[in-house]
Amino acid sequence: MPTLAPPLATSSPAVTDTNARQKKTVLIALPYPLPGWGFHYSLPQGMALRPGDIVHVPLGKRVETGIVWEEPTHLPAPLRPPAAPPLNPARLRPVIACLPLPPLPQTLRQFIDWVAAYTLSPLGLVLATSLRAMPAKPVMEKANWLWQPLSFTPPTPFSPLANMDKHPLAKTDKPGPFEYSQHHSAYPSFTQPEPSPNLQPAKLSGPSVRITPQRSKILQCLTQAIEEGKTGLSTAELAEQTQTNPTVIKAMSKAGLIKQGAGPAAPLFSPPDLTYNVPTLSEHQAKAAEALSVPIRQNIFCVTLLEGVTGSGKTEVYFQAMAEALAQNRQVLVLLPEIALSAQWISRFQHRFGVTPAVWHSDMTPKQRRKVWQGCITHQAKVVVGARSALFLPFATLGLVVVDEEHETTFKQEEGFSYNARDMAIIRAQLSQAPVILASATPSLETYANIQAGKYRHVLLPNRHGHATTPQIKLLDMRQHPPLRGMFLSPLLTEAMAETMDKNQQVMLFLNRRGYAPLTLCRSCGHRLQCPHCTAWLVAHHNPPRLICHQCDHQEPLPSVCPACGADHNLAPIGPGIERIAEEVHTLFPQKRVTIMASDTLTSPQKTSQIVEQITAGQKDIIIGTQSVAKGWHFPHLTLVGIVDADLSLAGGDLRAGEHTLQLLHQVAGRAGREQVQGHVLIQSYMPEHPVIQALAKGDFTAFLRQESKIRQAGFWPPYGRMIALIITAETEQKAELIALQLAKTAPHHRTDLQILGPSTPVLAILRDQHRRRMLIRAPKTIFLQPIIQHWLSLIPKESQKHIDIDVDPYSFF
Ligand SMILES: Nc1ncnc2c1ncn2[C@@H]1O[C@H](COP(=O)(O)OP(=O)(O)OP(=O)(O)O)[C@@H](O)[C@H]1O
Ligand SMILES: [Zn+2]
Repeated sequence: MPTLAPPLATSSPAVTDTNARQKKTVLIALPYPLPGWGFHYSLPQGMALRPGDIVHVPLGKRVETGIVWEEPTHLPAPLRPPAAPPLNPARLRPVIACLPLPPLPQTLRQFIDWVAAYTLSPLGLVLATSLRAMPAKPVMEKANWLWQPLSFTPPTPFSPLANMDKHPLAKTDKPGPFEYSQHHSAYPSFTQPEPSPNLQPAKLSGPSVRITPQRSKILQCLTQAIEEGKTGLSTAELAEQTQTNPTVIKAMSKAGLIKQGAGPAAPLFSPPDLTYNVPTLSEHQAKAAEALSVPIRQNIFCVTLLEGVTGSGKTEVYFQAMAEALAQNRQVLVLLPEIALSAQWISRFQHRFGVTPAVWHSDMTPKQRRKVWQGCITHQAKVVVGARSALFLPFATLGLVVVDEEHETTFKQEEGFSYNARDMAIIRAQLSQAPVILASATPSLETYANIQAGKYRHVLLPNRHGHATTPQIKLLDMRQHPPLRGMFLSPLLTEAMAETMDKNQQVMLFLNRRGYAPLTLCRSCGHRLQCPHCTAWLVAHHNPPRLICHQCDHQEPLPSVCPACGADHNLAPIGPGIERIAEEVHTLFPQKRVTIMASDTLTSPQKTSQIVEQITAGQKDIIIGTQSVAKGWHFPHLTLVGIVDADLSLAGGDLRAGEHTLQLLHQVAGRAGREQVQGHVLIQSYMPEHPVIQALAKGDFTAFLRQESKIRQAGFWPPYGRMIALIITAETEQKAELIALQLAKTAPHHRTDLQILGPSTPVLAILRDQHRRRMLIRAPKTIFLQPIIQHWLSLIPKESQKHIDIDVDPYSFF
């Protein structure tokens, strides 16, 4: 086994001289969740390695792919991992080979260090996210077949690696990567592809071949192209330049006068055309675009919030900033909060830049992923748009990062290692010396606080684009205008819906709850249908009919008999989900065309675009949706938005409940009246005096943030303090209790500058059959909690440590 090697406190190059018989050692990071900061290996004589090189090393009996790593001395001292025990060079095993791939860029390696250290995750776990899509062999687009004169021989062999970094070991090393590759089918050597049989030039058919003037023109044209340094001309090019018919060209090939050979392979991604469709920006927009472009031209890191009311043209404005980065020949990364949004975003990008960007999300084939990965490292992918994990792509020259809808909670990843992609995007950009644009109509308090502190710049778009105005918002006090019995829509809302649809305009109803009813209750015995694996009610769905646990996705048929008392047909649905709202709407407006937008119906980007196209084309009258309808959609005929239950997410003790409710509802409201016709929003609430509902009605988001920031500042809550949650999960309640007790006993209670809360039993006491307990540790902003947590966890048994998940900057408290 290789020696575990967490880093030493001092800086060291990738390859170190050790005194033992001058054996050289090298630090290698492996994509597995192992403890420590990489493994040491010895370097075979004659092999030279650079940091970032991709290598094969032995691990146990297997051969693994790893990366030549450096000690993370660039990290702030409190985040640096503890020192490693001294290593014994005699026990080290040698690196097997260096692979013929460009090295992993330093900015990415340093980013991986950062994420691992900040989130207290194993380095290899974070690295694995980065390497998952690394192609085992370079992905190639098919070469173009070009016409060439018979005499032509290509000057250099065709190599798909031509665009990649020149590898120092390609010629010198023994066994060199290319030689090595011959023994391993995964790394074939690359030479000129064999022409396919039907493209082979015919044999010269003797002196009888006629050279007509047309044929002579073609030969001249090809010779000239070769003299100009081209590899040949395509049929279309040749036909156009010589004004001849393609059949003449084919006949010449048959007669053996010209041949076809491989030209350069097409690029993996076509470069965006910066001048393809440049919009005329309004004065405000132009000013904003210029403010965003200055740091891009200067290549300096800084964060700018692009705040603009919904429909103000934030996307158009940051497209302009992207064009600036592309003009500097640097790459752009755009993070979107949800894949569902990518379809509309991509078509806007195409409209502006004439090509499709590289796309990155969980719904891609392995081949598509490999292509994007390689496009990033070879700088062929100029623009990547994607979900959080796009942060871990190996950009060669990152020049701009855009985080659209920066306030979205979906940027916070909670599975695997938990990180906030917005925050990590800032680190990523900083390491690449690239500016960041955070775009939002409702910025997060985190971003607001950074602007107040003078750390971020602020660019504002105060108006909607063109003649569109912001929607008129009206509160419906449900105590005064209650719905009919068994219904959920106030008569005032349904009247407004009818009026809107009479004018051939569309209505959107928003309720952030999937399914038909969140709870099913037995009227005879009071039994509530609960998930057998979680502390959660089973949600009734009617389409298709079944009970679903929204926590663990457990499903079972809808019963007609109470499982507790056996009473027949006495189960009652309690409360509405969107399917129940759809049912009500169908009763009220049987002729109208209704569509549901929720994760149950927007199952793929294709399905999403289909629904979005129908809405945009005016083929739907009423759109009913969960939070999936809130984000960034632009539906030209939509003029009325009804919020079915504004109070829904205000309940529950979540620290950010108010902020998030306001952001979400403001986004939903922002879908109304985005073109000529004035938009209207009706908000149903049983507590219209609540500060969040008031702020929403007044549209004064900043006033709310100011107030909220005062409250959080006073209590040192984020973003004015730091917080880490420890989540204990165990198969039995006793075990969860035991570990909670161990944590409570060893907690750093002596530190008066910390606040330690718990252990407590969360609302979700059982999740997927695992019993849960939580602890929360808080500190002022000046204290890094990571080393404290690390020390704390080292005091409890190793076996218990495995049952603890660390959530740095938690968003969820359930
Ligand atoms: N300068 C412009 N020229 C032409 N069309 C524009 C311009 N600015 C904005 N638009 C159009 O106005 C609409 C709204 O713009 P956009 O979607 O960029 O706004 P946004 O601020 O990103 O909105 P939201 O926050 O609601 O997502 C879009 O259809 C966009 O194409
Ligand atoms: Zn469940």
